[in-house]
Amino acid sequence: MASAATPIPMSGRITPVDGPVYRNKHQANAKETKIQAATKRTFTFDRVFGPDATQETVYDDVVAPILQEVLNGYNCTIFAYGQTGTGKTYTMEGDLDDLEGYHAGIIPRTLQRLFDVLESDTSEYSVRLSYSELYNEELRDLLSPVHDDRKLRIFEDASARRRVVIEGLEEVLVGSARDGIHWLRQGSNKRKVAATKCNENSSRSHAIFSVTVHIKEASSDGEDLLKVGKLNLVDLAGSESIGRSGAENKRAREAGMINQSLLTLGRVINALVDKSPHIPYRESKLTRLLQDSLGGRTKTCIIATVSPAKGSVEETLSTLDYASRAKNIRNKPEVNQRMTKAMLIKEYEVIIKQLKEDLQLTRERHGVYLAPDVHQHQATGGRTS
Ligand SMILES: Nc1ncnc2c1ncn2[C@@H]1O[C@H](COP(=O)(O)OP(=O)(O)OP(=O)(O)O)[C@@H](O)[C@H]1O
Repeated sequence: MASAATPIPMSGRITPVDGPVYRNKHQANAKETKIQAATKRTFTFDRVFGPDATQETVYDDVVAPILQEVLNGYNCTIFAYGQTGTGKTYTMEGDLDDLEGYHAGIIPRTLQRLFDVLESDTSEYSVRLSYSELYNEELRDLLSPVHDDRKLRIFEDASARRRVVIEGLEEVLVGSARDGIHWLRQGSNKRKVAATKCNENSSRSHAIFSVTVHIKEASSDGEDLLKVGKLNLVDLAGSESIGRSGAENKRAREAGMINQSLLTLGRVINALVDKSPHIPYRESKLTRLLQDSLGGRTKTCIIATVSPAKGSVEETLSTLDYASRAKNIRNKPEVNQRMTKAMLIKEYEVIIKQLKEDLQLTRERHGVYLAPDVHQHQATGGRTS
């Protein structure tokens, strides 16, 4: 069922910092919907979280309603956007050691709440996770059981909706929030190792953590139906190399630091807001992957993170400008069609066939050795952890 065009809810979060800050200016107002920047420009958001706002408050106000929509069968996306060091990863992940602790971020809280809800219900369900990283326009699987740096290919499926699919992306089946955190940690470690190898840091890469939930429902004619909802949690790269207008910073480009995906994201936002006839989704992998989240059928919300530090004023204004524009995007959320078991099996058959063909091709071309368990996993299209 299609719903009316709805704006993208936008929240601002001000990170606590040490040192000189704009004490009474660059901060949330009493109603907590405005940020007044040092230049006296005021930016209005759906919600603003000041430096003292807790992870729990951010979860309750922004994420809990979105998780409910996932359970209702919608695809939803939450982006964290902002300059390096302003708390994107803190907001998304936070402390992973204590799932219900003070510093636990969106992902651990979401997993915890999701399993609490699913377990208190009598329906059958399954939860699958995927975790990928986009760096320098190359997409890597952070949960792949194969120890290589395989680049993943993105393509559009043959269905009428032309959904964007990542070929061979690992989806692990998880049975609890702790299990989910285990995989998140594993993926995040892989991300860090790769970043060190490239002499880079995580601020240059985008991380996409996705949770897909299938819940069994009985229909009136007795056939089992599956309700499907998906939540994408996106920790974007640091935005400092992108200028206020969304134009790239020349020095950053010369230093090879420019982030094509972030730049295109800005152009896509501008084109959507200006209702341009052409939206340049295809110009970067990030915008291809998240096409449906921007101007599409997904329920999306954005958290823009900023610093109140005096030295960051340019970047802060840039983030606030960017976020104010994105607030004008209209999505048309649509609930996912319920699937029959037969439809789901057919979908998996297609995936297994594709994986077997890939494996065969790889063997013929390179004669790659795969450990028996990995071989078995791939040959059966094993989707379990
Ligand atoms: N609201 C907050 N409360 C406490 N600590 C915070 C908060 N926001 C950020 N921090 C801390 O500030 C530091 C930088 O935050 P974080 O790594 O999340 O930034 P980031 O925006 O993800 O940076 P990058 O783009 O480089 O990945 C971390 O040590 C984090 O724990």
